[in-house]
Amino acid sequence: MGSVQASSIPSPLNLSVVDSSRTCSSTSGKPSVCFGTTTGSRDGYSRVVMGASDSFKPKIETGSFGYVLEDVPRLTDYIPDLPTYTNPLQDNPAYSVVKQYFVHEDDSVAQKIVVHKNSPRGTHFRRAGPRQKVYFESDDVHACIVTCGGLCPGLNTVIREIVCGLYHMYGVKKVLGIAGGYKGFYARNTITLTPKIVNDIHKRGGTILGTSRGGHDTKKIVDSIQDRGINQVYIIGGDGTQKGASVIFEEIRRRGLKVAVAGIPKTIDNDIPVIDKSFGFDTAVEEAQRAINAAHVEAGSFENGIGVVKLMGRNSGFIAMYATLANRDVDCCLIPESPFYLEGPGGLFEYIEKRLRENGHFVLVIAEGAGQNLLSGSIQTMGKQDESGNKQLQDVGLWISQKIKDHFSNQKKMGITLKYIDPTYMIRAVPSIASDNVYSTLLAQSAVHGAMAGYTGFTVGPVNGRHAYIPFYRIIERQNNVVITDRMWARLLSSTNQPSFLIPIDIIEDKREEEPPTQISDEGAYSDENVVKKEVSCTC
Ligand SMILES: Nc1ncnc2c1ncn2[C@@H]1O[C@H](COP(=O)(O)OP(=O)(O)OP(=O)(O)O)[C@@H](O)[C@H]1O
Ligand SMILES: O=P(O)(O)OC[C@H]1O[C@](O)(CO)[C@@H](O)[C@@H]1O
Ligand SMILES: [Mg+2]
Repeated sequence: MGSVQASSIPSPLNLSVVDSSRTCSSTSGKPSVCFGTTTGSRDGYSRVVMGASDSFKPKIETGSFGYVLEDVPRLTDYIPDLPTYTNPLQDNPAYSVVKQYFVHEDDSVAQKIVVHKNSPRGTHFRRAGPRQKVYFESDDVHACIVTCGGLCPGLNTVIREIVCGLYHMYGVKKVLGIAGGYKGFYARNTITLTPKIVNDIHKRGGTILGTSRGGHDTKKIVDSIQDRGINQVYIIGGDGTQKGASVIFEEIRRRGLKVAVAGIPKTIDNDIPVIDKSFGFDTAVEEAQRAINAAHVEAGSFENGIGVVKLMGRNSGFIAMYATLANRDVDCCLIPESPFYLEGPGGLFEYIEKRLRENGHFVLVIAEGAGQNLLSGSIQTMGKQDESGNKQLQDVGLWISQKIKDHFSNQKKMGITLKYIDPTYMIRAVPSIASDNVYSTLLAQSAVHGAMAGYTGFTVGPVNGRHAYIPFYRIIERQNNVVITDRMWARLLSSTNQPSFLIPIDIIEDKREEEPPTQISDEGAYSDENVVKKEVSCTC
């Protein structure tokens, strides 16, 4: 062994369990939480029999100075006596030279890094990365990968790096691609994935596996996982997909299967909470520049020229906000989180007219989910949902373009030339840029390390720049939105000089709603009876 054994690393944390569930001793010698009893197996799965009342409980450890660890499940939580194996990475020449390559069992990542002198240490997540001991032998791993929801630049990179990570780091040879999203588990053929097959897929947009919305049938999916003998499931998708992954994990745990479920967050909208940013986001912002530049050129070439660009962002306006901030030629950016109005003092029309008189042209960036309340009832998609149950939006770009034209021709008798550019699908169908490729690679590798180490029921992602394993319930409990009372939105307002469209009373109300939860209210989010608590005292 080239590196220190996990058991010989001195632990700064002295764990004691004060837990309402049974305590089992795990292979690491540390206490762990378990929920059932082991039975023999005929199909190669170790399994435990779960009682109907065995509902999932968040694993929360507390320690000194307000330290809270929101831990992720581990297979040993419900299959106590699983054997461990030495991580094959320690003999891998690429990694064995790296000192401290293995992550310490007690490493965790702080959710909040801006603190005051007397702040509690607050919420932490388990640090991602390779562990010295793994819970799978390379030859026994049978992994599968599925992509669900809308497209996003970098999907193929994540697929590629999961396959290559499993092959090259862990010697795993059996990796299946599930075709066409969740329904592919039970309705479509699978695709054998090897490093050769995925070699250059990161140069292409889309997903080589195909994707879909709807069709999540938990029982059929888990039956298929069980029937195929799959024991690692990598699920790449947005908020809906992670909800689906969470119920798949629950069902797997209920059946007591030795199957690790790892979520990789994918969303062009950046609407997944806790993580710093989703992969593909930077690519989308970059691609959006081309549309905004075109709108600016068009607008600038005509007297009273107006360029309107619609960008993606169903409920979260991050793409529009960052694309605007990056570009600097935008006069106004409208996002779902910031209400606006058209007519009267302080309204959009008044502002457009002012800018046209000053500059002779105007560029508007609008997120697809902005102003939906203003155009409700006017177009046929009213009340419609897609197959996943997402509300179908009306085309705000077309609507606002028409409104602007009507206003200036009917009421102002002012000649304008308006060009509407809709690059929505173009910004997510492109291959990912270099930085997103690197990011996607890290996500994929972190997911592989986590599954091999026996963690399950987690989504991987960077928290303040460090990759962490985040329990599903934290990822799916809310959406990430632009906070319009935060500095970033203020930066945008000062860059465009657009009106805020807010009256003071809105600002006060917004502040109350949008304030990020304090550590205390984070802790208070779960009732005591649902929480598995461990007390951790610092011996250092
Ligand atoms: N609450 C849920 N429970 C189980 N499955 C779900 C749930 N919500 C969505 N899904 C499933 O997850 C998959 C993807 O969901 P959805 O279409 O909402 O996309 P997404 O993952 O949110 O990605 P994006 O919105 O970024 O395109 C679908 O197959 C859908 O059936
Ligand atoms: O591919 P579809 O179903 O048209 O979905 C479009 C939606 O997908 C997203 O790209 C991701 O949720 C949204 O920005 C957009 O509203
Ligand atoms: Mg979604």
